[in-house]
Amino acid sequence: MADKSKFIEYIDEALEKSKETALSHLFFTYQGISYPITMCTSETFQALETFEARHDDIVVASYPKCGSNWILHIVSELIFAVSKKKYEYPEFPVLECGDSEKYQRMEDFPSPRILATHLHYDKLPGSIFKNKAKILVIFRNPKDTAVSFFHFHNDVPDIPSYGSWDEFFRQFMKGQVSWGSYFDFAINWDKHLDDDNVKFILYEDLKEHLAAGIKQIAEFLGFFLTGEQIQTISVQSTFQAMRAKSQNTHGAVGPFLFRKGEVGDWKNLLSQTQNQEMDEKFKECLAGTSLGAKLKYESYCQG
Ligand SMILES: Nc1ncnc2c1ncn2[C@@H]1O[C@H](COP(=O)(O)OS(=O)(=O)O)[C@@H](OP(=O)(O)O)[C@H]1O
Repeated sequence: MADKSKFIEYIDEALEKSKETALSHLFFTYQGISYPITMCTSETFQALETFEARHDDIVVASYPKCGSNWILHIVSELIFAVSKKKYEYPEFPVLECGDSEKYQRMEDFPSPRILATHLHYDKLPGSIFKNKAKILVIFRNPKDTAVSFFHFHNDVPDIPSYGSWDEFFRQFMKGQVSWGSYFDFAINWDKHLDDDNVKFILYEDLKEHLAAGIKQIAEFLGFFLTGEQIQTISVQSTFQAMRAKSQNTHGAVGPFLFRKGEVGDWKNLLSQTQNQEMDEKFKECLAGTSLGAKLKYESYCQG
């Protein structure tokens, strides 16, 4: 294989740090939210306050395990289709991860820059809004998100494991996992999904209508592609296609990250009591909200 990409280099370093980290020491809290010490530091969070977004930055915002790597791939393929230049990540794309000098280095990166983030809406750097960067926000139903999150911890050999699914579920429901509570993340975004420069994407819809979803993303970003180009990207963006290349794109963690890519895997893991607890929490946090409707909870999380 050619030189390791910056992307893989960063993942490998984080995995190396994880090896020496027990689950009980994995998290630190910054402004009320838990983050993994293997990926985030308070120095980087402080430096992030000076980050200057550009008007043509493309931001992919999501809670962990909702499909951000999928959208990153689609966006980079769209850029390739319109520019004929392969998009190379000059850094690990998650904005809040890495050393505190990365924002200075990023000043020299060519446009458009693709930035991923799992930060809650109210923790995003203000320059993203001030400079009107385009934001793709992807949501996935909370049950499958929790299941994916658990497997990632417990399947990747170097990442600290939970004692059991039940233990993970308890922590997930309390929001004491990396990047905090799914439900706080969702509540924070609820009022902003129809803002200018924001495009909401539902994982489950994209899974069902991939080509149509890619076309919508292209239109939102102002890229004009032929139907044939959209079709080509769609073939390259299926779960199977991405999993087949995952070791090249993401290194050793690839096959664990691209695990199953299905809707409804929660049915294999959540007990009846856990289902009820999640349904109650959903009602309490999101019933009657715009995001609550957009998530189509009855279709994807019940029955
Ligand atoms: N092309 C495609 N189609 C369908 N599903 C896909 C695709 N690419 C990634 N995925 C699934 O997304 C889950 C990982 O989410 P993220 O990329 O957001 O993970 S991370 O938070 O950045 O670690 C993870 O979900 P699970 O398989 O359920 O664990 C991935 O398999």
